[in-house]
Amino acid sequence: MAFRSQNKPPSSSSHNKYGSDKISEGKRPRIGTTKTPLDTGIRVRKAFTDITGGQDLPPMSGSTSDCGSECGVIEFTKEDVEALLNERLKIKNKFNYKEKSEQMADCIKRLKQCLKWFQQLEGNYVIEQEKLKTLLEEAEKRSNDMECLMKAKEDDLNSIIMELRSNLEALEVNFAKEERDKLEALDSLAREKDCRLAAEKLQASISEELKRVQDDNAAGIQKIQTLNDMYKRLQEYNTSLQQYNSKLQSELQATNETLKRVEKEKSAVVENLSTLRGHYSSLQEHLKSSKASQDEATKQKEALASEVTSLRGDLQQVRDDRDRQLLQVQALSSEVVKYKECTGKSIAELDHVTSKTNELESTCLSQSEQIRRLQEQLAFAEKKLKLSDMSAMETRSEFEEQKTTILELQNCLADAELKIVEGEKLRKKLHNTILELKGNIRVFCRVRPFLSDDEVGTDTKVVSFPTATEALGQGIDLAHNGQKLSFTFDKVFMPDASQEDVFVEISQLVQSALDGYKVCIFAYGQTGSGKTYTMMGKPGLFDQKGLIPRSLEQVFETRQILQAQGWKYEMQVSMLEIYNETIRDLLAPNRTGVDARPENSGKHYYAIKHDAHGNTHVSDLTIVDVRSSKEVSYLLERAAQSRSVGKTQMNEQSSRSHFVFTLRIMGCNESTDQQVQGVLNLIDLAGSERLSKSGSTGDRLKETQAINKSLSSLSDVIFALAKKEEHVPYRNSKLTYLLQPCLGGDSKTLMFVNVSPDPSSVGESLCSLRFAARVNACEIGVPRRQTNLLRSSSDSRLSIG
Ligand SMILES: Nc1ncnc2c1ncn2[C@@H]1O[C@H](COP(=O)(O)OP(=O)(O)OP(=O)(O)O)[C@@H](O)[C@H]1O
Repeated sequence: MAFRSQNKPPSSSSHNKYGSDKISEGKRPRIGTTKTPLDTGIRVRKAFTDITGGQDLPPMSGSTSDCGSECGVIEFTKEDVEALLNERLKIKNKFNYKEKSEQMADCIKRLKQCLKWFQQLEGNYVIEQEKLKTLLEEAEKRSNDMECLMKAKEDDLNSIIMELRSNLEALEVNFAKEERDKLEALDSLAREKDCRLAAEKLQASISEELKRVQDDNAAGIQKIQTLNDMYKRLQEYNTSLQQYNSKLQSELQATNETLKRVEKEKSAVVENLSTLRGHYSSLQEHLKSSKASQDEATKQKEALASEVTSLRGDLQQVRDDRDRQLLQVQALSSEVVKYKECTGKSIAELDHVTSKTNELESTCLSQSEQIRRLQEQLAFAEKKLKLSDMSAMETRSEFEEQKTTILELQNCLADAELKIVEGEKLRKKLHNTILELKGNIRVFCRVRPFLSDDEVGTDTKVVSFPTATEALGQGIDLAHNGQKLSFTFDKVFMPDASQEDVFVEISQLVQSALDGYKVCIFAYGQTGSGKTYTMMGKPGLFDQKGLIPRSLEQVFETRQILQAQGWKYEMQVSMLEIYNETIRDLLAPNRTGVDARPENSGKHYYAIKHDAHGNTHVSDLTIVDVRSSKEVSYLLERAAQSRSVGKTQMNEQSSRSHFVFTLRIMGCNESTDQQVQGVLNLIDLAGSERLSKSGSTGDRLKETQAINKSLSSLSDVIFALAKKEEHVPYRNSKLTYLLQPCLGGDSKTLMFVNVSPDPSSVGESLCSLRFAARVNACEIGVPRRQTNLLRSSSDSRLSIG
């Protein structure tokens, strides 16, 4: 029993999770290498303990042998066995054989016991070995099974791994996508963060604004309360105003009706006039043909008369010849008589004389015959002359008749034209009234004719004029990129419009300056489109004078007429140019030529200031008192010499600056004690041009940039006014700041948009027309007449608007 427990193979096997026995490495029996306790030298104390009932026995004591036969198996340790084998007999007396044999018997007994134990142990080991062998076989079998199982499992696992790998790849793709999405999400998150920050800022500013608005609101509520009281009072006032307004409306309606009526009358008169014109032209043609036939008759008469005179001369000559020959005949006859009497003469001589006499007689006869023929001819010619005289008389009487008819017709025509002019005047007046009520800047468009430098011959006409009655004289069509763009303005002048035609349209406006209005006329357009031609005209050519000289002539003529009604006027002129954002005084005394520029002296600053009355002052600007248009013409010539002009690719003589002419009119009527203050601003703007087109470089480029900047400031101002923005950027350029009262104030403003018909300028023309259309839609307020008292002369001398 003790042995079994000693050698029992360690029950180290346990069931693993696959159901097979798993033997731990440390506990597995070492088959074939199993060492006995003797091999290992381990003292198997337990065996002795079991045998001795828990008490340690002394090593190899004699009691071992006693118990050997009784107890069966005694276990030995290696030391026991070694001690047993090395044991020496302890004999005190080597001849004591008894003791010796006893000791030897004892030793043998123990040796036997030991041997027996070994044998038993060996048997046990063999059994154990057998057992272990079967166990090993089982384990090997199990291991093979396990191996198969493992292989199947491995295959399974491989397929699972493959599947997992493909899953992994898909997952990796997904992952990359997710990664990208994540990055995008991070980006958008960052953006959102920025937005959020901006929104927070905005919110903060809005909150501030809100606070301010709330404060304003509180103040407003208070104001409302006070205004409510005022409102009640105003309502009463409003009712009265409404009544007045309805009266005005009905007046306006009546005026509109009158306008319509006048328009109708005008069209009737125009129709009448055209028929009269037709009649007149047919009569003119008739008259022309009559005149031609009369001229023919007169010529014939004259030819006949000259023929008669020459015939008479011939006749006279023939008569003289005849007389002379008769005298000769007479003399010869008397000579013949004398010869007959003188018998001493030879007969031959006599014959000669006779033959000569005969000859002369025959000549006389032929001449008589010629005279007779000539007399007949003369009679015939005289008859013819009489006849042509009679026909000339007839033609003259007919001509006289036609002359009276023409005179009558001309009177009729004059009447009709007078009616038209009056109708036109009325129409203009009404139109003016309507415009004043509308408060718009008026826009006239002028298209210049083709010039020799233009791209003529390219058959494509880019500018055309609609012929429909409603757009007649007011519409312009521009062909651009295959599209027809239509624009309508207050007036459109075609290329054949003369300077006089244009002036007629603005003369009313010029008149307004004398009536005490601020008037501003400016010309806008691309370079070379005819701005200077429109404003100044061509120097030295009477019929090509521009608006400025014509306006001045009208102002001074009207001043003369108004003198009879008690009006006395004082006029002052100033002229300046804005060149590269710098003001230049064109009438400065030291300016004799282009180079004598005051800014070179560095003394003048020409600061622009506006006073509370909307008058503009330019410090240091030369103001000249003028009494006649001739004086002004002289000043204009002086200014023209000082103006900055240059040559560009677009124009030989291009204005490189904005030219501002100002005529200040101060009038007072002694009989009525009325005083008026008007201003006439006539402005020739520098031409708008694209840098690429102008071909500018160096200083010219700088000029072009300055021009474009100020013109774009002008459009910014116009657009801000059109949109009724709170802030109008007048101060962005000298030009807009100078024109502030004209653009946004109470003046009558007219803009000319000059357009070139050249197909290569179509882009520029479109820009100009679009700008003009915006200007046309722009409300600047209602013009006011300045009838207040004149300020001190020194003050007014500085005012330009
Ligand atoms: N209506 C017209 N009839 C005849 N000739 C004209 C007319 N308009 C312009 N011209 C001619 O066209 C040319 C250019 O005109 P102008 O100098 O007036 O242009 P501009 O717009 O003032 O140019 P810039 O802005 O460069 O000064 C000139 O030779 C001028 O005589």
